[in-house]
Amino acid sequence: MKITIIGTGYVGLVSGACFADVGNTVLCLDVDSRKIDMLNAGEIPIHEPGLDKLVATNAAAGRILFTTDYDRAVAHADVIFIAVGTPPDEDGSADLRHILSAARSIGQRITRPIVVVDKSTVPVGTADQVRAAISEELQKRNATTSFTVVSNPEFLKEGAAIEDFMRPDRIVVGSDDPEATRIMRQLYAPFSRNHDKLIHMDVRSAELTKYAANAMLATRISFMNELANLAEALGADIEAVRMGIGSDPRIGPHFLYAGMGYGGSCFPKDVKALLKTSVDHGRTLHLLTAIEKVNEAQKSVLFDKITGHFGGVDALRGKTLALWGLSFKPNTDDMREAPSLVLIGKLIAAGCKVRAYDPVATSEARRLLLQENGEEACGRYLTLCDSAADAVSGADALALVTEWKEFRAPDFEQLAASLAGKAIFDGRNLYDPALVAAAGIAYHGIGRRGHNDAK
Ligand SMILES: NC(=O)c1ccc[n+]([C@@H]2O[C@H](COP(=O)([O-])OP(=O)(O)OC[C@H]3O[C@@H](n4cnc5c(N)ncnc54)[C@H](O)[C@@H]3O)[C@@H](O)[C@H]2O)c1
Ligand SMILES: O=c1ccn([C@@H]2O[C@H](COP(=O)(O)OP(=O)(O)O[C@H]3O[C@H](CO)[C@@H](O)[C@H](O)[C@H]3O)[C@@H](O)[C@H]2O)c(=O)[nH]1
Repeated sequence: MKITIIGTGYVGLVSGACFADVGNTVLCLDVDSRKIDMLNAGEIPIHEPGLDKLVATNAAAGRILFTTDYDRAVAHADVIFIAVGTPPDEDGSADLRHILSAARSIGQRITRPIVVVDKSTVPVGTADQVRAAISEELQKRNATTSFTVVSNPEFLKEGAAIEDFMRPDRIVVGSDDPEATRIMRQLYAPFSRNHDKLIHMDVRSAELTKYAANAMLATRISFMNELANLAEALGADIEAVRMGIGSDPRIGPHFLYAGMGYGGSCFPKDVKALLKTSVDHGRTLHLLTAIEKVNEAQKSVLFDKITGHFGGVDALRGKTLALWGLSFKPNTDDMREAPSLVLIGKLIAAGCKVRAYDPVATSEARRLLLQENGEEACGRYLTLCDSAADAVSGADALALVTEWKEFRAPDFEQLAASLAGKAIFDGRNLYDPALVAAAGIAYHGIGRRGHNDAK
């Protein structure tokens, strides 16, 4: 099939590459010419494991192409996916500017029947707005071309995006048109071979399903974070509790990790957007208010532990903290809503020097940290290091912020020798407190028992 994907970000590029890999001819369009130039030069603008190879193979076979030219992109396809960003507006609602602009661009150009598929995460009712925007453009040029708007929300996770797309748990298709549904089934058949993964429903339910999934996952995380803080006060260990409850199949072991609060480009904005929708419809989802509040507070928990250890915020002045991990989660360079930004901002404001290392997110982190904290403060307090070992050298303590694989099993004896101050603040509960303590390092986890065990 001939497919056009509008928006070549994390979702658009991964979807495009995966659709191409099963034999479709995919044209990816973006308004960001820098991205398209990079892709045409064989470079991948984002870090996503396996994506470089997948794009290169399919580009070499002529199955994936890149353009900024809307005329070419709309003429190319029978099916057009919209995968542009839907960032939060000031009031928390999803900003539909990019979606509606893409819809108008389609409406200005279609000359034959097509299916327009909304893959971006959008509030219920957006498909109606997309339909109206396209119709308006058609009317302006007295055209009567038929088209259908389908909702097909995406559930991939960054860092595992290709695997998630190639072997999805489910494929949600919201469509009120049998022919469009048939085309969607055909398109997704290669990803749904052994079991039918496609769940067909009406458009509004599909739009809501995406927010419901992210809100449910965010709920689990905030629940565990709040419970972790209670466990700590009670002398219990949240890791033991996690295993104890996760083995109940009704609860399940996934997405139960306490940490520094959820970040990323999806949960924070989608929880906000669903909350706003509920308020607008007079059905406030009170749970979501609490989930968001807990998450905001959780982003400061590690900073509070650090100040507690050193004897107050003032005691941080002149200290040096090593920080491992900057991206909001491992295996991505995405820094959107990364908890590291909050922690570093607070440390810098307290006059604490930060030596940070991340395997891939350093340059995006530098850009955002400069933007948020200013050149002067960053110049004085922030060093972005080339290795994990470099970051800890001579530091007064180490904070583990993102659980990249390379941080999983450090040599704690060596770490103790490198660190001037013997303390680890484990924002992901990655380490065994007993192992850390055995090396003479004080351990501070999230809701862990056995912290502060060092001599
Ligand atoms: N990132 C994820 O893991 C993920 C997963 C599932 C769903 N989603 C949803 O998918 C959507 C896209 O997310 P993303 O992370 O890929 O975003 P992104 O910011 O990485 O990419 C969006 C791209 O759209 C382009 N764009 C904006 N306006 C455009 C226009 N009018 N025409 C053409 N291109 C345009 C931007 O230049 C950008 O390259 C969002 O709604 C998001 O909530 C994201
Ligand atoms: O037990 C857990 C699991 C995750 N997190 C945090 O939650 C955030 C989100 O993690 P994850 O869901 O793995 O990453 P995303 O790439 O943001 O993926 C989410 O958001 C996407 C965009 O909507 C959806 O498509 C995915 O299904 C959904 O998992 C990160 O900050 C994680 O550190 C925890 O704190 N504890």
